[in-house]
Amino acid sequence: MGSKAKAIAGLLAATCVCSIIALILSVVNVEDVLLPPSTKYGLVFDAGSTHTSLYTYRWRADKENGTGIVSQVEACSVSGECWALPSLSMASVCAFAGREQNSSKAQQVLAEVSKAIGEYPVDFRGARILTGSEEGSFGWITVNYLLETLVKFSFAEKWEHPQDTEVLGALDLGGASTQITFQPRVPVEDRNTSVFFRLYGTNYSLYSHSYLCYGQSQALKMLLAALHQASSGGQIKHPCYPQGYQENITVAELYDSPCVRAPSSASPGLVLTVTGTGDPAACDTAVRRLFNFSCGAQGPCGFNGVYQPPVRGQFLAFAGFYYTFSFLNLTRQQSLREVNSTVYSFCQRNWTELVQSFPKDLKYLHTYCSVAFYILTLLLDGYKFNEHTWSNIHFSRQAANTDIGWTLGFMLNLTNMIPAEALQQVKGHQPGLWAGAVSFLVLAIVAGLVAAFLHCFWKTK
Ligand SMILES: Nc1ncnc2c1ncn2[C@@H]1O[C@H](COP(=O)(O)OP(=O)(O)O)[C@@H](O)[C@H]1O
Ligand SMILES: [Ca+2]
Repeated sequence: MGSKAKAIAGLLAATCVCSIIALILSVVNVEDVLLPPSTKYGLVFDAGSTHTSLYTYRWRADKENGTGIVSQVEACSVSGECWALPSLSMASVCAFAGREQNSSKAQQVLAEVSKAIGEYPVDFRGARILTGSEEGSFGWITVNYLLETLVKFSFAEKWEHPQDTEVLGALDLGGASTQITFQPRVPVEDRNTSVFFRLYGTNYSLYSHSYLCYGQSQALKMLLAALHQASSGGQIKHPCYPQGYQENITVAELYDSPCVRAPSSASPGLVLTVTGTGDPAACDTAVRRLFNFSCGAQGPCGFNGVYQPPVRGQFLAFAGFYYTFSFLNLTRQQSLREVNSTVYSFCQRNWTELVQSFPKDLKYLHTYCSVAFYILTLLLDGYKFNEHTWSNIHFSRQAANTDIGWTLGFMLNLTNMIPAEALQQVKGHQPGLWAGAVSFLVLAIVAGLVAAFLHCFWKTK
C-alpha cells in the first residue's frame, strides 16, 4: 500500500471514528428528564346553616406564582347526592367551616370532626368556623377566579394577570347570614369592613360585610315573628304567603333562634295558625320593616347603620339569590320593571293553583313570594343598587362548571400555604433514551465492521 493510499485509509478511519462519536453524542444525549408534576386534591366541607356539602378540588403541584390552579372535581351533599364524578388518588388538604356562634359546644363539635378526619390518611388542615367577612371574601375570590379576572391562561400558554379586566363583586344569601363583597372606587378606611388580599402577585383592597340574621331562613323567621307580634290571639295573617296556604307553628319553634325575641306574654306551647293572604303591596311593606335604612352621620351605609361605599361594577348573586330568582325565571338579566311585575303577579297566585303547577317544588313554594320581595328590598334599599345598576347584578349558581360559594376561594387561599413541589430531576428510562441506546448499538456494530475492514485492508497491503 502506497503512502497516498495509507493517508486516505487513515483519513477515512479518522472520519469514521469522529462521525461515530459525533453521532453518539448527538443521539445519545443523556438529558435530565422532567417527571410530570403530581396532582393534588383538596377536600372542603361546607357546613352551612341549612345544608352540608363536600367539595373536591384538584390542582397541579407546580403551581403558578404562589397560587395553585384549582378546578372542582365533584361536590356532594351530606345526603350522598353528588354532581361530577371523582377520580381520587391522593387527598391532600381538609378543611371544614360553618356558621355557628364561637361557643364551647361548637369547639367540641370541631374537635370531634378533627379527630374523625385526622384518622384518615390525609393532610388534615383543621376544622374551623369562618367569620362572616371571610365567608364573603372567599366567595369573592371564587367568583373572580372562575371568571378569570385574577389570572388567565394566555395565548402564550402562561398564566397571566389580565390587565384590563374589572373584578366582580360577590353577593351571597345563605340561610342565616348574607354577605356583600366588592372592590370600591377608593379603598375602605373602616377597619371592620375592609379586607386586603394578595393574589397572583396583585394586591386587592375590598369592602366586605356579613349581615347576621339577614340570611333567607332567618329573615323569613324575623318576618313571621314581626307579623305575630302585630297580630292578636293565635292567628297570623301572612301577606307574603299565597291565599289558601295555611300552616301551624308553635311559639317555641318560631322563637328558637337568637335572631328573634319572644314576647314575654307568649307561652312556648301555644300553636299559632299562619294564613296566607297573597297581598304583594302589604308583603313589600312588611319586608321593609325588617330593615333600618337610616344611615346617621358616618357617611354612606348599607342598612342598620353599617358603613358601605357605593356599589361598583358587575356582581354575581348566588346561593339564595339564585334559588328564588331561578324558580321565577328571573336570571336572564330582565329589567327591574319586568322583575317587579313578575314578582307581583306570582304573589297573587293562590295556593291550590300553585301546588298544581309546581308539584315538584313544594318544599319552598310558599316562600318564593316573601323571598323575592326580601331580595329586592335587600339589593335596592339595603345595598343601594338602583334601576341603572340593577343590570350589573348577575344571578347564577355556577361559573366554569364550578359551584359559586366560599369553598373554592378558601381552597385557593389555602394552597398558598402548601409549599410548591420542586420539579424532580430524574435520569430515567424514557423513550428518547431507548432510541438513543439502540442507535448507539447499531453505530457501534457499523464502526466495528469499518475498523475490521480497514485492518484487513492494511494487512493485505
Ligand atoms: N331550591 C331552593 N329554593 C329556595 N330556597 C332554597 C333552595 N335551596 C336552598 N334554599 C334556601 O336558600 C338559602 C341559602 O341556602 P344555602 O346557601 O345552602 O345556605 P347555608 O349555606 O346557610 O346552608 C337557605 O335559606 C335555604 O333554605
Ligand atoms: Ca353558605
